[in-house]
Amino acid sequence: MKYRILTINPGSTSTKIGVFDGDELVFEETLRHSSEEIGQFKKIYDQYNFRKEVILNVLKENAIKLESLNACVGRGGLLKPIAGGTYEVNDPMIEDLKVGVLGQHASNLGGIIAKEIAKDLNIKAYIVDPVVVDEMIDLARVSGMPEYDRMSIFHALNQKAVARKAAKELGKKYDELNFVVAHLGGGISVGAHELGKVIDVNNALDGEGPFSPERSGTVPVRKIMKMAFSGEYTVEEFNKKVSGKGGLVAYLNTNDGRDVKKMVAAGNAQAGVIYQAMAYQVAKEIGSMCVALGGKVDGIILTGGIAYDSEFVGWIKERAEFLGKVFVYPGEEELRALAEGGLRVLKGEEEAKVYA
Ligand SMILES: Nc1ncnc2c1ncn2[C@@H]1O[C@H](COP(=O)(O)OP(=O)(O)OP(=O)(O)O)[C@@H](O)[C@H]1O
Ligand SMILES: CCCC(=O)O
Repeated sequence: MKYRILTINPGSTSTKIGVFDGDELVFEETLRHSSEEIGQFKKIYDQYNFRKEVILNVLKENAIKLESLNACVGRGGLLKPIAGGTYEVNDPMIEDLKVGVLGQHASNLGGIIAKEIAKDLNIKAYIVDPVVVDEMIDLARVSGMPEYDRMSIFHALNQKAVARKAAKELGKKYDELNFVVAHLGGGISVGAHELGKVIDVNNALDGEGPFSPERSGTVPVRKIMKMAFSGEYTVEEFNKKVSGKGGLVAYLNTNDGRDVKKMVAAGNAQAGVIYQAMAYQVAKEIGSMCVALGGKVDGIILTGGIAYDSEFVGWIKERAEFLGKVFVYPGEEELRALAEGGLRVLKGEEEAKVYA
């Protein structure tokens, strides 16, 4: 039997959906959301109706019948830290995604929307390799302040999918090789993959690592403390400065790399500096993760939407190529990775894990 699976991937700047018949992608759509469109919502959960409706509309417009689905698989979410794998969406998970037990992230909506669509159809909903997959070594957890350990929050699903792809290109298995993977999306995470485990990674969501289209990345703490206590901002506003309205949005009022390129082409020198600085910070983070791997690096992988920009990729390569062979996989493999995770469970090759 060929199982039909709806995959849902809410990212910070887009909602991507795919329909798979078995492992064959039969429909795909990327719905882009501008920072104004997204910015009107206070919390991620407030976007639930908006994102669900755009998904249902696009399926209807393309004559994809909901009744033909066997499962819904969503990208999730800021749950409690868990091992990688496929999880059935259950009530405790929905609760944690709704309240944002670890915070607000677009992918929190993946599990919620998948469950909502699946519920009415009496089919199962799953999530695969959520952003909280945690395989960090103890050394990497130490933050410098005993009150808070560093956390593993990153584009786990895509990072692992593209690392598997590069391993295949090299004729080996993912868990036989070491990679540094830089996911260049609305958020940017750079992970050190050692023999199939992500032993260190910048927590892209909470202000670590390079700045990105929507994230501030690492910022000077003392100066920021002053700002936080100034009374000028609510907690929500301040959170948005770190994640949502940081990075390119803060500097240039857009979360779209292509807009930035247009600004530069129109003679905006400041836009050029900011965009190049983002590449510079990514290259530095790659260097840092190569060190985490002790210099034993089989490949450096650049992926995510911004990897479509060959100029941006070129700036990173100029600085980081000496560290290892660079693989460029623009966009992401997330929809396929979601479908494959769902399929493994539907076919009985793997048991769905239970989130408690
Ligand atoms: N050709 C291009 N040139 C420059 N930037 C691009 C290009 N194509 C896409 N982008 C940028 O890539 C970013 C989106 O990447 P992606 O689709 O991987 O992110 P997302 O899924 O919305 O969020 P995230 O990956 O953080 O979950 C946006 O900033 C978009 O403008
Ligand atoms: C995927 C978690 C990191 C981010 O969105 O920036």
